Amino acid sequence: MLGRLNHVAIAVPDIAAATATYRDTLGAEVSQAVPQPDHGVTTVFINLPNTKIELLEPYGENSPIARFLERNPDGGIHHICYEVDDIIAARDKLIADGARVLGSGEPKIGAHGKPVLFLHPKDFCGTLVELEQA
Ligand SMILES: CC[C@H](C(=O)O)C(=O)SCCNC(=O)CCNC(=O)[C@H](O)C(C)(C)COP(=O)(O)OP(=O)(O)OC[C@H]1O[C@@H](n2cnc3c(N)ncnc32)[C@H](O)[C@@H]1OP(=O)(O)O
Ligand SMILES: [Co+2]
Repeated sequence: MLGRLNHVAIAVPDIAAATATYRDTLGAEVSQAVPQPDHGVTTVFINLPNTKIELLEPYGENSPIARFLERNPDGGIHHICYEVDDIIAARDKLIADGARVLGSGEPKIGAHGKPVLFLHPKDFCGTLVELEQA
């Protein structure tokens, strides 16, 4: 089922400061900040030779990462995103196996314009997993 590691996401309280740290201190190539109203976050992507880092800051009310940042005020690793060849087939197998798919269970379009789903962290070693259609 699992393909490439598409990105590792880090939730941060201040995405401009985090972007400057990656750009200026770590010399990384960083994208513009892009508000994602449908997901309640603003994203910045850091391109690496073998994958990406996704910086996330809460956007608007009821951001799904707000409580995570209350628990981790300096920020922290928030989720990992794997690519899958067929996100619907993957979802249906996971549900059949008893895993919890978050939200409505229907994929939403993510930051890369591809369908994405999220799996409950309690079912995957305490780690929030995102699946993205390859
Ligand atoms: C633009 C899209 C972009 C992309 O890549 O394309 C994105 O990645 S969007 C990213 C933001 N969106 C999401 O994260 C959607 C899925 N997430 C959620 O629905 C919530 O974050 C949820 C339900 C996983 C957790 O929400 P919340 O923290 O408010 O719930 P609880 O406080 O009830 O927590 C329940 C339980 O889970 C533990 N938890 C929460 N977040 C994480 C996490 N990131 N990693 C590991 N564990 C997590 C939390 O500590 C609670 O555990 P407990 O033992 O019960 O205290
Ligand atoms: Co993500």
